[in-house]
Amino acid sequence: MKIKSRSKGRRSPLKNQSQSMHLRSKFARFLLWLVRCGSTSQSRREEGSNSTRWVFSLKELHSATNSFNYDNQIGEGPFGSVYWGQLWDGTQIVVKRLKVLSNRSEEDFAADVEVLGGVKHKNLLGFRGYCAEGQERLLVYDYMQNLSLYAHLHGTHAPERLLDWRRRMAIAIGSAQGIAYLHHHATPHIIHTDIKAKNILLDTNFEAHVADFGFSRLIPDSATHLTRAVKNAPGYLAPEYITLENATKACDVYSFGVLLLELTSGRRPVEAPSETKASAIQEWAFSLAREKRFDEIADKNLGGKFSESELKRVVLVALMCSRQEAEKRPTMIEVVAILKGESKEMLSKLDLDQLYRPEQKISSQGEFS
Ligand SMILES: Nc1ncnc2c1ncn2[C@@H]1O[C@H](COP(=O)(O)OP(=O)(O)OP(=O)(O)O)[C@@H](O)[C@H]1O
Repeated sequence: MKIKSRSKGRRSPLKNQSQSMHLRSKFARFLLWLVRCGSTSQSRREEGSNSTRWVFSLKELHSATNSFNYDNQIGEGPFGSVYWGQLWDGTQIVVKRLKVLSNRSEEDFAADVEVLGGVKHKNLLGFRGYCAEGQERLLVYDYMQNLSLYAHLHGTHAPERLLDWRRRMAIAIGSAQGIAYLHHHATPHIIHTDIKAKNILLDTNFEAHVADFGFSRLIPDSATHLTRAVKNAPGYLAPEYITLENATKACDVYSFGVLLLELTSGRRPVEAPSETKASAIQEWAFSLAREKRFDEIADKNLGGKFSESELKRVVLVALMCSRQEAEKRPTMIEVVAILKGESKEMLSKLDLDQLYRPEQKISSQGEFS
C-alpha cells in the first residue's frame, strides 16, 4: 500500500518565491478539485448513489472508528493500519491510517489523493475522501461487507462455501473490468502492481471491487515500465518483474492470470509456504489443461457444479495471461472480452494453441517450450 509522488523534488523545502508561487498555484488547483468533487458528489447523490466524497476531519474519523479502537482494526500492514468505522449517518467506511507517509507534506499527499479521487469505476473500490491533519494521513473508502476474495477462498469465510460458479465468473469478469479500466481508461493510466486475492473486495452482492490501486507509481500514457518494485505476494509476480525490478501492464496481466487460476481451483498461487517458484499454480493447471482434464482444475468446494465451457474459457485465458513471455500475454481489454464470451475467435485460437499439444513440455523454470 504505497502512494507515490508523481514529480521529483516536491519534498524540498521552499527556497525562493517562485517555488512558493508554484505551490500556491498547485494548492489552488487542489482546492478547485475539491470543489469539483463536491459537485460530483452532489450529482452522484442525485443519481441515487450512496457514495460521497469529501475532506474528513480527524475528529470525525476518531468518532467513526471509536478513536481507532483496537476492536475496529481489520488489518495491519507495513504502511499502516486499516479500521472499520461508521459515520454519523450510519454509513460504514474503512479508514486506512498511513504511518509511512506521515512525514509527507499535505501538498504531496493532496496531489496523490487527487489522482485516487478521479479514478471511478463500478469494479474499483470506492474512494470517499481523506484527512490530512498534523502528522495524520488517512484515506477513507467504502466498506465491502463480504471482505476479500482471499477470505472466501482461504480465510475465515472459506468453510461457508459462498462462492458458487456463478459468483466466481462474475468476480472474474468484474475484477478484469476494474483492471482494464486502470490500464486503458484512467488518466493517467495506472499499473496496479499488487493484484492478489486480498485486493479483490466483495460487496453485499459479491460484486468484485479492485482495491489498493493508485498506491503504486502512476504511469504517463506513453510509459511502458516502472522503475521500482513494490511489495507483492509470492506467486503473483511476473518473472520479468522479479528480475528487472520494473513493472508494466503485462505484469498485472500475469498476476491476474494467477488470480484467475486461484479463483477457479481454490488453490493458493504457491501451495507450500517454503516453495519459491512463482509459477507453481500455472504449472499444475497447464499440465491438466494440456491433457484436456479441465474439470480437475475446478475447486472441489464447487461440488462439481460449474459450467464446463466457462471453466475451460477461464483456464485458457488464465494460462495465456500467465505466459512467461510478457509480449505473448493479452491486454486486459482482450481478457474481459474472452471472459465474457465476446471473443469466440480468440478463444478458439487459444484452444488450438500449440501450447496445449500433448508433446509440449514445461522447462524447469516453468517456461512452456
Ligand atoms: N474497503 C474494505 N472493506 C472491507 N474490508 C477491507 C477493505 N479494505 C481492506 N479490507 C480488509 O482489511 C484487511 C487489511 O487490508 P490492507 O489493504 O491493509 O492489507 P492487505 O491487503 O491484507 O495487505 P497489503 O498491505 O499487503 O495489501 C484485509 O483483510 C482486507 O481484506
